Formats: sequence, structure tokens, C-alpha cells
Amino acid sequence: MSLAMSNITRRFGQTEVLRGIDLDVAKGELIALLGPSGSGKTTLLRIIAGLDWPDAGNLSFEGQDWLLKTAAQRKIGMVFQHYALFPHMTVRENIAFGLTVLPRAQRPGKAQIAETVQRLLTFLQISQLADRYPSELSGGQRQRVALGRAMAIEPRVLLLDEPFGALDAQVRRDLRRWLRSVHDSAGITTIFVTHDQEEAFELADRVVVMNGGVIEQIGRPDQIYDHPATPFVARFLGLTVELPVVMKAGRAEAAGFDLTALPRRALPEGPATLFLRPADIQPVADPAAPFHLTEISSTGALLRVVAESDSGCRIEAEVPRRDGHGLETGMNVSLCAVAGQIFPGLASQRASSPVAAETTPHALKENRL
Ligand SMILES: Nc1ncnc2c1ncn2[C@@H]1O[C@H](COP(=O)(O)OP(=O)(O)OP(=O)(O)O)[C@@H](O)[C@H]1O
Repeated sequence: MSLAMSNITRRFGQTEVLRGIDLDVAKGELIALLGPSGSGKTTLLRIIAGLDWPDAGNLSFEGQDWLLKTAAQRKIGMVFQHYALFPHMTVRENIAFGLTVLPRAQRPGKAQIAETVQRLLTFLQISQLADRYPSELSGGQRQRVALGRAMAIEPRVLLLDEPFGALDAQVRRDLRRWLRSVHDSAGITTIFVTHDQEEAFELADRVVVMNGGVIEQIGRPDQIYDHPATPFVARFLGLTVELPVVMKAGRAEAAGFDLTALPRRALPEGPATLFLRPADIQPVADPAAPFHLTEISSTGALLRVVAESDSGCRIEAEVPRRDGHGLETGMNVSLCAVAGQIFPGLASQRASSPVAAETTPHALKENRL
């Protein structure tokens, strides 16, 4: 194990912003810390970096207690969203900086520093920028240089805090692929903070979903995407339709819905909540069904379709445009769910949710449909 954290707890005044974090990171792994603003991602990163200390818990690296070491002793490379490159230094000088300020005993000779920098410039595909100043670089180029600067000291761990947060979407996508290939070649254990799920899922070997100072779920991107472990993760990953259902012999049932495509689940009989992505709901024409289409609008490749029951239950679905031929407002439909996640009991609903939380599936059937 490369990095091991257990029960990391951090309070600011009365507020506990990290509440018992347990996380192991393997050597060479790329981990994304994903969560909404204020969930504690940066605080955790700062503790790993040695810029802050926990009130309780343990942090070790390859068996060494890192809480006994200073930031410099941990040998960490960091990149932030707004990394301040030195404006009066060229790219080459910026990348060399971390090496030139090492204590004399550890500092490589001038020729060796120049060689290291040249190797990094080539490796990071930024040789053409070597003699430019930061003001002559785009935002994306600056972040590439910032990574070069962080990597020059041959860090044991790389910590990246929203490094692409200030860049536009296309540049972010390019940099993500570039970072993944840099990581695959260099193999440095890396922790990456983001609140952008696409970024986390595309980049990381494992994603750590944080909320309110706790870890809600750790897993490979596809595991988390397909099987969110908690209602929070489900909502955060876009399963925004929350439907009260009743479990019968492992199957979920709800009036007006065809849920037979969902696999059986080993859940207790009775009320449960089904979380769905709008793209996993297919309206199917059915004159006897309780829903009718009230809105159809195009977002380009997708049709956004709203289905309502007479009693006011409102469900939004997204249908690929090519599958939406024949859908018309006013037509009666049943709603077929092709994927979803079920949690026992009735999950607390947000104000915008279609059906009130306390409505049992039975009541839904009787009162609303
Ligand atoms: N030095 C501090 N003093 C007091 N409160 C702090 C301090 N640093 C962070 N906090 C609080 O701790 C909580 C977690 O902050 P943190 O920056 O770790 O969250 P985050 O998930 O990284 O959020 P963001 O994505 O917005 O950066 C927030 O409520 C923040 O206000």
C-alpha cells in the first residue's frame, strides 16, 4: 500500500469538515476525489500534502508515519487550479525551480538539472514552450508547465486540486487525456480533486465520492456509475428521478411503470425508492396507461419528454432523437425503466421531485393515478 489513511478527522471551530476518512491508495494508482463544494476534498488533500494536520486519525506512506513529517520531507508534487508560475521565469526556469531550491546536499548539479528539465519538456510534449514566459502561454499550457514543475522533484505522490477547473470544456478534455497518458507512463501515485464527474470517471482508476466530510462510496468508475451505493451518490450521478415503488419477490412495482427489465434485488418486501436517470426511462405508447405526454422538446441529439399523470405525477425522460419518432404530446404512455438503483424505504425527496416522499406506492396508485 502506498498511502494509508484511517479515521482522519478535521474540525474548524465547531464544524467537523472531515469525519473519519478511511482510504488506502495503491502505488501508481490515480484516484479522483469527487464531491460537491464543501465536501472536504481540499481539506483532505492539504492534510496529505502536510499543509494542514488532522485533529485525529493516521496517515502513512509505505509504512512511515507522515504526520511526523513536514511537507518538504514528504516530497509531494502539487498542482492547483490557479497555479502561480513565476512570471519573470521562462518555462524552463519554472520547471527547474523545485530542484534549484533543494538543500545543497540534495541539489543536483546544473547540468543534471538542465537534463531533467529537458527530459520533462519532451515527456510532457511542451518542448516548444521552453523559452516562453507564463504570460505568453494559454491556460492549458500553463497547467502543463505546472505539472512539469510538480514532477521535476520526482515526487512520491502527486496531488492535483481542480487543476483544469478554470479552463474551457475542450481544453479540459484534451488535458484529461494528456494527463492520463502522462500518468500511465510515469506511474506516479496521484490524487486528483474535482467536482466534475465526467473528469473523475474518465481519468481515475478509482473514484472516491465525498459528501459532508465522509466517503459515501469508493469504486471503479463503472461500478459507481452502475451501482451507486447511497441515495446521495445516485442523485449526484444524475439519477434524478426518484420513484416510490413497492418490492414484491425481489421486483419493484409502480403504477404506470414497466419495471420488468430491472434485475431482481434481494430487498425486503414493502416500500422502496427507485432512482432513475432520465435517459433510462422509455415512454411506450399505451392507450390504457395513466401517463400522457405533456411536453416534447429537442436538445439536439436528445428529446426531452415530460409525462404526467392526471393526479400530477410528473416524470422527465430523455430519448435519443432517432427513437422518438411517433411520440406526440397528448398521447398516453407507460414508462419503461431500463436501468435504475433501488434503496429500501422511502428516500427523502427533494422539493422538485415528482412524488411526495410519504406517498406509498399503494397510495400513489390509489390517489395519484
Ligand atoms: N481554514 C478553514 N477554516 C474554517 N473552515 C474551513 C477552512 N478550510 C475549509 N473550511 C471549511 O471546510 C469545509 C470543507 O472545505 P473544502 O475546501 O475541503 O471543501 P471542498 O470539497 O474542497 O470544496 P470546493 O470544491 O469548493 O473546493 C467547507 O465548509 C469550508 O468552508
